[in-house]
Amino acid sequence: MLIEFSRVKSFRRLCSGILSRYNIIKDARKVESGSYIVSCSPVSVLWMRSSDVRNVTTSTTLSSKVRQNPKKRDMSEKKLTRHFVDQRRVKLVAGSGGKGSCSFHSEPRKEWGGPDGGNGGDGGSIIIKADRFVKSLAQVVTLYKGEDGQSGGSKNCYGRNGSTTYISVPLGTVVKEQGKTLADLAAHGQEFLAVFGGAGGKGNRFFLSNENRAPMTATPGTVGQERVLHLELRTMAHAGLVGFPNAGKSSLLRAISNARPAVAAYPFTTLNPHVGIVQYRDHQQIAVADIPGIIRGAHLNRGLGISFLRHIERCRFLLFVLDLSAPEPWTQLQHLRYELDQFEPGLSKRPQAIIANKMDLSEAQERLETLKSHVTQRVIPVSALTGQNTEELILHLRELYDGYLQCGGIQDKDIPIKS
Ligand SMILES: Nc1nc2c(ncn2[C@@H]2O[C@H](COP(=O)(O)OP(=O)(O)OP(=O)(O)O)[C@@H](O)[C@H]2O)c(=O)[nH]1
Ligand SMILES: [Mg+2]
Repeated sequence: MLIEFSRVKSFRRLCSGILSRYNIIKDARKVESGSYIVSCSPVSVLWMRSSDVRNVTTSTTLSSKVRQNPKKRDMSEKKLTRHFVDQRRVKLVAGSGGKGSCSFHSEPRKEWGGPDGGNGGDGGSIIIKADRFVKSLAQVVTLYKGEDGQSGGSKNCYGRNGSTTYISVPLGTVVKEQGKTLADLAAHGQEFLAVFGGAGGKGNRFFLSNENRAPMTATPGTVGQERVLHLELRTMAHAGLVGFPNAGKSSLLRAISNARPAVAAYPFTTLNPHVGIVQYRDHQQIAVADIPGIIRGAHLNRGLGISFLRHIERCRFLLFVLDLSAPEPWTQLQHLRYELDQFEPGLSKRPQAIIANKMDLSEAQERLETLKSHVTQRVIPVSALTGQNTEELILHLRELYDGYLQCGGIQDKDIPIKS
């Protein structure tokens, strides 16, 4: 009997165990990505733990889901929200310039050596810089204060300039001020000089002239620029789970990714978007966002309103999650598309997949056939609760992603931003 082990660790545990000691394992062959194909007697299968054996290993996340510690408590919605921040309002105050100095040179036999007060240093500016290693705006704080320039000194000493403060943000961050877009940081290392530091003051040496050989004037530095900016991630995730409340979006994200959004049997359990990463054997990662439920009239700000339609706008492809425990699931699809198009015409035309969830329920099979006759696109039946057929969804997600890459995709810049 041939069995594939998805994880090397499972295989090692098996080899060191009783099965290898009694020669129950006959042969082991290593295949790509560190998996092993083992031939052994059918009896030995009974000895193995079910979590060790998987026939298809598209994603490591599924096996990790099975292995998760049941005693570990889920994080609250509030705590989960802190992990992914996709917009921030920041106040930036650049450093002020240092004061110019007023002093006169004096030494033995040279009592009137003239003015020697140095200039103050310039205040530090604040620059917003795109960094590909930063994944969310969670580490961006609400207030940044630039370093002040140092004051000038006697003996023509100039004050030191305040150093520049850098704020690292993820690629695709849009900088806005009062709804107006100022910058779109799409490439690694791209910078936006947000606020200028104040100029340093002049020392009295600067004012020396033929008319005035002993100037007493020294100016203070100017204050740094101050601004309130809004940072927003243009793209939130590759795929967005779109559906009515209770359709099972959060359950589905838990089933296919490493994310752990809260799941409950009442509507509007999810109040903020969560992003999970679906991992593939070739180390490709696809980000999937669980977006709070949409209801009819969402484009008129009903339910959780427009802000969540905006999150959908920032996903490159859409996964419509339909609840097959409801009598006519195809009407959900029509309503969802209507809401999306009302918010932004053409939004529902993005590359998409239709997911028929809750297939473990008895009435779902019949409804699935009717649903298929109502829609032209491919319908993927799954059960987020039991994990049934989630592998087809994971593979289809990859197809969507590869298609997106091949045709150049919707470039980040093509996704319109609403102010
Ligand atoms: N039988 C069955 N129940 C499911 C399935 N998926 C989800 N549920 C249940 O449906 C209820 C709602 O699931 P959630 O994942 O919280 O739904 P949601 O779409 O995230 O809901 P909101 O966050 O309110 O928008 C929970 O009681 C789940 O246990 C499924 O495949 N089968
Ligand atoms: Mg939810």
